[in-house]
Amino acid sequence: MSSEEGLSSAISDWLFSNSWWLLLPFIMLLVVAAFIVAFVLLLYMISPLISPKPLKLKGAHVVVTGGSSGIGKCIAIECYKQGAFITLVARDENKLIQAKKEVEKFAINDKQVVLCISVDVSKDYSQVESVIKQAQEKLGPVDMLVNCAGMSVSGKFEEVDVKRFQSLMEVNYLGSVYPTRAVITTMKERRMGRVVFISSQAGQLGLFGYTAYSSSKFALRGLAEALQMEVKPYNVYVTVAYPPDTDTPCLTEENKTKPLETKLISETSGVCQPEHVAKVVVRDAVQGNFSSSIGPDGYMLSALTCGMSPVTSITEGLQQIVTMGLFRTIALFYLGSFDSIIRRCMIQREQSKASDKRE
Ligand SMILES: NC(=O)C1=CN([C@@H]2O[C@H](COP(=O)(O)OP(=O)(O)OC[C@H]3O[C@@H](n4cnc5c(N)ncnc54)[C@H](OP(=O)(O)O)[C@@H]3O)[C@@H](O)[C@H]2O)C=CC1
Ligand SMILES: CCCCCCCCCCCCCCCC(=O)[C@@H](N)CO
Repeated sequence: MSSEEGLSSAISDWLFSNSWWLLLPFIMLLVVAAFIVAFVLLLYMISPLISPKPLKLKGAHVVVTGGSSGIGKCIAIECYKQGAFITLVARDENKLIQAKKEVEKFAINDKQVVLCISVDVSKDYSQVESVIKQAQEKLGPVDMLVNCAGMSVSGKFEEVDVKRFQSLMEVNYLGSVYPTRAVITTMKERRMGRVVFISSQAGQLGLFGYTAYSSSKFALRGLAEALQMEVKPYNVYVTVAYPPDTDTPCLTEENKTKPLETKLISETSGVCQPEHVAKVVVRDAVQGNFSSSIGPDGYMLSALTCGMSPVTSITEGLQQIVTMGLFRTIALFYLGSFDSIIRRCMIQREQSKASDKRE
């Protein structure tokens, strides 16, 4: 027997005669625990690096597209109440003038100004760029841009006019790209700024009746994530807001033709007041949070769909880690209930069709 063989048989004797390997699961558990502790410590260490400094709204120039109505108007008012200078952007001049008067009621000092610009944000980039330039000449560089101009179309996929898919993409997606493109260079140069995109809960989950709308709102998330990665080193922060149904002229109009299924599913997370949505969005944008959600369903949806989106606080990251599995479990129940809503609506429709035929 060579000395080599002796050594290996000694090792194998030791391995099999001792029951040290029974400890293996515990050792592995310890290693995993050590990793978790190290990871949490690391996150804590870098947390000051990832929490941006809040933006001061007093004296800041805030541009709100879609600022003449609904959520946009309330966002303008919320910023104005905190001392900002406002540029309202929308198409209809009369609505703009009316909104300007409403916003001005909330002045906190006599220097504040509300400027109105009539332009279609979705058509011609050079036009959008030139009006933003005009606004910057009058009120200074834009500190915060809120992309709120948008519209909704609902209906079953095959019933929505194909042209509507294009127009929704133009208004909701390109209408956010153009103003952002017009302000981002200056923001990067000044090493400060906030860009807000108003998506929707329907931009976090695809919903019956929203094939055209949901996709245009999902697009904003992709844009926001990519842009945030580019501009973070320049101290510019991007926020995507995901409001539920909100009591605005847009919702009233939408409800006239919305499929019953869409209505019933949307009711899950209730109807919000635009003033409340505005408060939450402005707070999150000022803090530089990437996601802005409203209500318990909004909170769960954002944690569940966080994917590879950036975190802006250690608590946000830890909450996502801890809640993900639980929220997915809850989501399965929601999905089950949506399926049953859709099935019930279908059966009801077929029954009423059959009874119509009989008559
Ligand atoms: N209400 C809701 O339930 C929810 C709404 N949202 C989103 O919030 C945003 C605002 O909605 P809401 O306040 O309800 O809608 P409103 O219809 O009340 O307001 C829309 C605003 O956008 C402007 N606008 C529309 N199209 C254009 C355009 N092409 N160029 C410039 N301005 C335009 C409108 O003015 P004008 O027509 O004069 O141009 C108006 O000021 C939308 O993006 C919507 O998708 C998200 C979740 C829920
Ligand atoms: C853990 C999982 C929780 C799941 C909760 C699911 C709740 C779904 C509600 C979807 C509501 C969509 C509202 C769209 C509003 C909108 O954008 C239009 N009104 C625009 O006009």
